[in-house]
Amino acid sequence: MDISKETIIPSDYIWPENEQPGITTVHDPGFRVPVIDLENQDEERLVKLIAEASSEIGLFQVINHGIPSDLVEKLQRVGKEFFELPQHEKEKYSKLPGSVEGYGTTLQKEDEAKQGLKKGWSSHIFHKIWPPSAVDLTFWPKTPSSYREVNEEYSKYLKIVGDKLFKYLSLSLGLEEHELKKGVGGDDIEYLAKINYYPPCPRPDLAFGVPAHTDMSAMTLLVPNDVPGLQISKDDRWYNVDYVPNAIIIHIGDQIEIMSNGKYKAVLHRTTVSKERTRISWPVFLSPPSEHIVGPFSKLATNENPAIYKSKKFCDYAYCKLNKIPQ
Ligand SMILES: O=C(O)CCC(=O)C(=O)O
Ligand SMILES: [Fe+2]
Repeated sequence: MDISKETIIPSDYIWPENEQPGITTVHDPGFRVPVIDLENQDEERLVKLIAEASSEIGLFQVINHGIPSDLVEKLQRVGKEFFELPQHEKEKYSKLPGSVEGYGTTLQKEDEAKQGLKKGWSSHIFHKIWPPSAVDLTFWPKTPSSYREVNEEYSKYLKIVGDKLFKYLSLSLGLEEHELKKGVGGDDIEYLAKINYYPPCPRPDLAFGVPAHTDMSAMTLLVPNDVPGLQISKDDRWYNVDYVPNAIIIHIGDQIEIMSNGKYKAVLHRTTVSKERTRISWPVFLSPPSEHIVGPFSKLATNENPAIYKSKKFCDYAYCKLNKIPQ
């Protein structure tokens, strides 16, 4: 049974008052996350703006990133069409136990809540899109039929944006331009695509799409549809992130926080849902390959500023994070 068709919200989706978005969101019209033009300014200024955004907030939007807007529209169309398929069609791609890739939802009755844990109001699918050796097409929707072609095309463009951002972030940390990408895994960096599908919710003041978290990636590149819902935490307050047409939202994730030895902060974020409209987002998580060891750069962990994070394999980091074991 599909909970999202109900008019009353079940208690598993109602968060405690001290977390509810209706109570904890700050409505500050003056708050804006930085919007950075990747094309029309000199590199020195670009690097400075990225350094500020990454150290102060851990999130920024980029425009003039080089991905054609009609390609982004196609990506959005094929993703939306997949989620509008009947439930049993989507379940053909269901995650297998222990796997990251595949379809999942919290919006079916059969999905019982874990003891005392609240649920998000969303469905999702994950599949890797890069490098080609990591791609397993069994998790890519076959309907609509253009899904694969559009996602392959998008991956090529996104890879170029990813490389550019690694270069500017590297320079902004005072490293050589290739160092950050190399530290995350070079050409083996994995691009894991996700689609979040948040149907209308009868009580958006009480529920979350995705509850508060930081991404365990190095960074995340996300396109949303035009329904706002992303919120970030800054100085213990929650703010809405504006929808900026044609922008890509960049999140600094845990691995860059670690490599920068805390100079850059993984952004704490969450999503709200809408009473009338379906929100959809397309994040891609750029992460080290699982056996790759990540730790603070030696240049950024000095005698005056010692390393505050351990070095460990990405798979061990992920295991601890998912099982809530201290790092
Ligand atoms: O939907 C969004 O804007 C953010 C989703 C998100 O944070 C995630 O999937 O990790
Ligand atoms: Fe996230």
